[in-house]
Amino acid sequence: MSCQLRVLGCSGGIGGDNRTTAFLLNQNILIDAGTGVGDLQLSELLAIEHVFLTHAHLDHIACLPLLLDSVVGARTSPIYVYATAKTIELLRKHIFNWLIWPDFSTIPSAQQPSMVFVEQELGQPITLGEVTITPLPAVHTVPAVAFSFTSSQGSVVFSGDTIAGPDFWQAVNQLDALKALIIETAFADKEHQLADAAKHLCPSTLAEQLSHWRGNAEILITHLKPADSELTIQEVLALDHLHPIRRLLQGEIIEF
Ligand SMILES: Nc1ncnc2c1ncn2[C@@H]1O[C@@H]2COP(=O)(O)O[C@H]2[C@H]1O
Repeated sequence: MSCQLRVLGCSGGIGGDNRTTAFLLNQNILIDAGTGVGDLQLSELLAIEHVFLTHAHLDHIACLPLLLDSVVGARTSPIYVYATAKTIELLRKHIFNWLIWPDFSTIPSAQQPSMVFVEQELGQPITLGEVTITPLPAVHTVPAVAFSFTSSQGSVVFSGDTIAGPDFWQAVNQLDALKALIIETAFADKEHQLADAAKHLCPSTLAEQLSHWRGNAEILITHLKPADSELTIQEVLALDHLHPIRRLLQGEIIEF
């Protein structure tokens, strides 16, 4: 059986039609919880049973607290939130702390919570129905992971926010039947310094990083910051690359 990854949001910011990072995997699994989640119908929100997070930055988790509050009365089982121990610690300390938002891991009671955190270690696969989700190494300003999603038909990799690096490519190069590489390029080359400081890619560093990749799947560019998104994608498309490459589109569905 094939799996479907629906792009709810793939922008590095907001404004107009831009939505920040979120993907719906097979109707019941959310990958990151950026503002794209807010476009789902209530019935679609109610179907979400699992949430996998790349990292704790706001553009990737903004809708998680709102999702929990919107479905709490209508669900009879918890939503499972998978992340590394460090990311869970950040969320507990800075979001679900009864100050910014209630602690839904104890609501309505600690015995029957609306949210259950599940620690997932780097490289540890978790299989849910047809799909296996594995966190891969990423390098960002806060603890972060990338993900591979694998079905019987093949895999898709999502870089999350990262400057990539040798560990990331080693993991990606080991995957068989890679169908698509979704990789960020947040900034244009004129913001190279900011990209380095914020541990994001820009077109020239993307080109360097891609030289470590041994695969030939389609490359889908995500997380463009809105102010220079057109310039950034033009710079990416002008790279002398060996792979098919294009911008990831909000609303598209990737089958694998
Ligand atoms: N010095 C900085 N370090 C990290 N992030 C920065 C910095 N200056 C601005 N930012 C922005 O803060 C944003 C936080 O989310 P992002 O990592 O998507 O992208 C980051 C940048 O756009």
